[in-house]
This record gives sequence, structure tokens and C-alpha cells, in this order.
Amino acid sequence: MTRHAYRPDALIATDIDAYLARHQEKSLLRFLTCGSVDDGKSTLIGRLLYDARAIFDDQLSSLEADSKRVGTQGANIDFALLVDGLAAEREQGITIDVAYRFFATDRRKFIVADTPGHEQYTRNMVTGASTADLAVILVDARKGVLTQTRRHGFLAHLLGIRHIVLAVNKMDLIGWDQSAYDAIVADFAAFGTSIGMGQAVAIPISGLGGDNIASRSANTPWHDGPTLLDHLETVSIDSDDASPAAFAMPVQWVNRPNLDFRGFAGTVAGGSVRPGDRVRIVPSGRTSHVARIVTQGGDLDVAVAGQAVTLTLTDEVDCSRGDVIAAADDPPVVADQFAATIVWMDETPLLPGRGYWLKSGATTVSASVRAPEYAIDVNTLQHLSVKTLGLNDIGVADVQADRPIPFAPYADSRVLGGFILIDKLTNATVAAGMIEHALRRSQNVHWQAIEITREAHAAQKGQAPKLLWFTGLSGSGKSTIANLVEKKLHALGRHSFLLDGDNVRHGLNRDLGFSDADRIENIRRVGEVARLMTDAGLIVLTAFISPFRAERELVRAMLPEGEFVEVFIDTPLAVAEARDEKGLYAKARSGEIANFTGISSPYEPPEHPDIRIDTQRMSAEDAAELIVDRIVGMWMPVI
Ligand SMILES: Nc1ncnc2c1ncn2[C@@H]1O[C@H](COP(=O)(O)OS(=O)(=O)O)[C@@H](OP(=O)(O)O)[C@H]1O
Ligand SMILES: Nc1ncnc2c1ncn2[C@@H]1O[C@H](COP(=O)(O)OP(=O)(O)O)[C@@H](O)[C@H]1O
Repeated sequence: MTRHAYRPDALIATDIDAYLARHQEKSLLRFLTCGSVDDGKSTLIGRLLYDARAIFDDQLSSLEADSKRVGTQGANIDFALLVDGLAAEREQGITIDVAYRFFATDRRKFIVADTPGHEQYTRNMVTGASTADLAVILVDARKGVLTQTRRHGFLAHLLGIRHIVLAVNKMDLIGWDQSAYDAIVADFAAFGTSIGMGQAVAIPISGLGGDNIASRSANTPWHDGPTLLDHLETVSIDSDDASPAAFAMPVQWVNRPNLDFRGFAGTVAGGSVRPGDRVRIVPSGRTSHVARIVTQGGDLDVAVAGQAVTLTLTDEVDCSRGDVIAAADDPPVVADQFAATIVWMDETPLLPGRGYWLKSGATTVSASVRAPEYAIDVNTLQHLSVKTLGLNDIGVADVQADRPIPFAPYADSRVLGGFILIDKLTNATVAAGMIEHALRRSQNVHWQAIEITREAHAAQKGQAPKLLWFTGLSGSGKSTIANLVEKKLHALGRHSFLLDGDNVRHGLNRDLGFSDADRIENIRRVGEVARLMTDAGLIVLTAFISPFRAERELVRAMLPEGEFVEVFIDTPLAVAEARDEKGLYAKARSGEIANFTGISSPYEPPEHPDIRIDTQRMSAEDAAELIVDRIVGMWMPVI
């Protein structure tokens, strides 16, 4: 990037306050550029910054330093606003390779999400698009509209970006051929219409030569539209807010500096609010009235969508981070199951049934995705029948959260309807999702209040329930040892039950095989059944390979702290294979059995098992003895 292009505004040195004040009054346009590596994206952004005499982000820090040097107060105001916006994105867990560049012209301020030459454009687009007002879709004039172009258009539309610019780049390389340009524009327009996207603004450009970027090009006398910068500076974004008309504000944090003040801070997601308005806290449903709208610059009479404020209420109602304060008569829906459009962004495909963290605004819950109803072919817009979603796939699937969350359909609110999925082990953001609607079934199932509690069941049996979860390779010794443990428990007069492959895979789970998704579902169901049995006061033993850490942790999380005891039957593959009681390893090696654990399907050993048994050093009998000894102490403290 050409640094010498930067020409500092004289005001920065002479009157920083005036400079910042001038900037603060300008509207802000957030946009992103989409294109493949060689479509000329970086050149375009470089050119734009150069021609706009832009402020580079590193120069913003020198601006800050300058402000300090001149000794003025309040020099941060404008900057803080920008930084806040980015912090919010970071809090969404989206901290990937997107560089945000800030620049300003006389007419407007801009933040451009720059995603330099990255293969994972879907991820970058989703990241940049979460708050973008406008997308510049780059097309190489020589190549025309490609699958990738359609995908960018589709994603931009899906993510709720209302303004699309089709920048047909490298026009110089096709001799400024108007008919070729028109054909590309018509092609894209036809696609846009088929997905219900508004008309894109098309501009013939050359990033390299600067044609139609900041100034009109003599090479395109036939182009009567704006230059790119013109359009960016003048496009009207005021009326675009997709947010619902009714007031809603997700609570980002509760501000309680002293006993006399309790404020709920957040950004208004939709509608407006005034002191005196009746509001409802969702999901609790409690109502109150707004007392004050507090900001650093003083109290407000009204706050509207996009404003960051702190509300105080007239009553001492319970309200915490992740709750939504909403118009009392029109609050967001609360549900734990929804249909959603999901954009998968990770190399590892979606595992239906696996628990991911679902983050929506300030709310984080555990959630799983069912097998997709379909994936979308972005070229033909056909619905494809698929079992999972891989990198860059877009599909529709039902999502099940482990507790109800407030939401609005994405079409009504990007804030309340958008979410990301995070892998619980790697912490990677694996998908972005848009909620379509709640599933009715989630609203009609209610917990039945049970009068005989789990404590009562346990007390009657005179024991504290436990789940002894045996995990290990096939042939490691899980069943052998679990059987011996149960025998000993039985002899000690304890109430127990052993669940293993034989009594589960032939009955409850006879519809499941050994794909990753089926194993996940197998373990989820076993976990649920085992949990019910602990509710009944039993000491439950399970003997399943349970190869994935994530599902073992999922089951642990289903139970009260300390009730899940992970017993790792640590037998190396070579030893289990040498035993090969059932001849399965031989079959797996010869390819007769697919997806065999340890051979052609992974086993993730526990990192911190509660009990580890090395079967090479310990007989099955001794192992059982040790396990019973270890848990004896655990079951004595009966309620
Ligand atoms: N492909 C493949 N991979 C692993 N195991 C296979 C497979 N096909 C059949 N079997 C037999 O099924 C038993 C494992 O079932 P699990 O329910 O414990 O597996 S899992 O937890 O869902 O991974 C396992 O029993 P154990 O030997 O008792 O572990 C095998 O006998
Ligand atoms: N120390 C040991 N602990 C458990 N099993 C052992 C041990 N040493 C040898 N074995 C043998 O290994 C085999 C384990 O099979 P099994 O218990 O069915 O394993 P899994 O349930 O893990 O597939 C049995 O034949 C068992 O006798």
C-alpha cells in the first residue's frame, strides 16, 4: 500500500477538536469487498484509499498520538465509536483474518472489511458482512459471472446486505468493451432477480488504472452511472434498518457501580424507547417501566436502533446479560428449537447432533444441529439432499438449543436473528446462522413438575447416584470390567444398571450405524437414558467406545457436578487388536468393516479421565476392585 498517498488534513495539526467534530457528524458506511484472489480486490482497496486520500488504520494511531500531544480532551470520541463497533464483533467470537480499514472523505466515513487473498472467502464474507451496509462484488471482466460471484451475491443477500455494487474489474483487458460489460451486468441481474435481491449498481472499473473509482474514466463514455467512490459516498443507508419496529435491546452487561444505580447496558436492536415506556424482560416475562436512558453525554429523551445506551427501570426486576428488554406488548419470541439457514465455514463438516456453543448477541447456549433438510446449490438454487454441511456449504436445518433464547427472525433483525456456532473443543467459529422461525414443537412441550424428586429416589435407595462412563477401544475391556464392577456393587447391596452395546444397539439404537453422526446420536441417547436412570437413584454403568471427547463432555454436562465418572480403559490399539475376540479388527484391516474405531475411524482418548485403567498392568478383577474402592467414598455421603 502506498503510504505517501496519505495527505494529513491540516486541521489535525492545528485544531484536532474541529477535525474530530467534523468527522463525527459524517455518516458511517460499513462495506466489504468480495472477490477471489486475483479479481483485484487488494488493488481496488489500495486504489480507493489512495484516491480518497484516506486515513490508514495505522495512521489513526498516530492521529491519536497527535491528539494527545496537542493536549486536547475528548480526542477519542470519534475513535471510540469505531473501536466499540469492532469490539462488538470481536465479542461475537468472530476474530478472524479480516482487517478493518477506516478511512474518511469529505462526505462520509468508511469501514471496509478487507479480506486479503484468503481461500476461505465464505468465512471472511460472513465475518465482514455481519454489520455491513454494502457489498462490492468484484468480477473479472474476462471471466464474467462465475459460481463464486453467485455465491457472493447469494451470501450478501442472505446476510441481509441491502446494497450491492457489481464492480466489473479489469475492463482495460477487454478493451473497454461495452457489450461484454452489458452481458455481465444482465447475467448478474438475472441471478439477483432469481434470489429476490434488489438491483445491484454496476460500475465498469479498472483497479489498476483507477478508472471509475474516484474519478470518471474517459475510457467509458457510455457509462452514465456513478464512480465507485461517488456511490459509496452518497448511497442512502438511513432507511435500511432491517430491525423490527418494536423496541428490543439485548442486555450486554449490567452496570451496578453502587447500590443506588442499576443500569442495563446494550445497543438498541430495533425500534425506539423513551422514559416511561412499559417494557418486558425476556425470557422471564416480567414487566417494568423505563426510568432513564443514560449515556456518557447525559440522559436522553429517546434512543433508537443502533444506539448504545444504559437503561434504568422503575422496578427491581431480575435482568441479566443475554436477556432482552423489549416493548411490553411486542416482545421477541422465546424458543429452544428453530429452523435456520446455516453457512458452514470450517474444514471439519457439521456433525449433526454434536453440541456446539451457539452465540447470539450476548447469549451463549449449547446447541446441536439436526441433519440438514437440504443444502442449496448456488448456481441452480436447487435444494440438494445432504447428510451434512461441509466447508462453504449453505443449508437449512433445525437447531436445538439446550435452553430457550429470545430471538427474532433474521429477516426482521440481524441482531436478534443471527448467530454463530463455535466448536466447544477448538473454540473455532464453525458456522454462521440465520434464524428463520421457531419450531412449533418447542413451544408445546412443557416440563411436567415431578413430585418424587431425584433426591427422594436416591434417599429411598440409600445411595448417591453415579454414572460410571467406561470408554476405550473395541476389545479394550470395557464390558468385562464394567460387568465385574456391577457384580461387586450388587453384592454390596447397591442399586445399579449396566447399559452396553448389546442391550442398546439391538433395541433403542438399532437404527444407528457407525458413521460419526450415528455414534454421536448413539452416545447422546445413551447419555439421556443414563441420566434418567440416575434420576431414579441408580448407579449406572455404561460401556461404549464413545470415541469423541465432545460427546463424553456433553453427557458430563447433563448431570449434576461430580456425578459423571469417566473411566478410561486404556488398552493400546496393538493390544486390543492382538486380542481380537470377535475377529472385527481382522475384518477392519481387510476392509470388510468400514469406519472401524482405531483403524479407519478416530478415537479421542480422555485427557483427564477420573479413573484410568491400564489393562496391560492390571487384571480385570483388580481393575474392578480399584474402581469400586474409588467410588465407595463417593457414594457414602447420601442426602
Ligand atoms: N465400525 C465399527 N467401529 C467400532 N465398533 C464396531 C464397528 N462395527 C461394529 N462394531 C461393534 O460395535 C461395538 C461398538 O459400539 P458402541 O456403541 O460402543 O460404539 S460407539 O460408542 O457408538 O462408537 C463394538 O463392540 P465392543 O468391542 O464391545 O466395543 C464392536 O463390536
Ligand atoms: N486386564 C484386562 N482387563 C479387561 N479385559 C482383559 C484384560 N486382559 C485381557 N482382557 C480380555 O480382553 C477382552 C476385552 O473384551 P471386552 O470386555 O468385550 O472389551 P470391550 O467391551 O471394550 O470391547 C476380553 O476377552 C478380556 O478377557
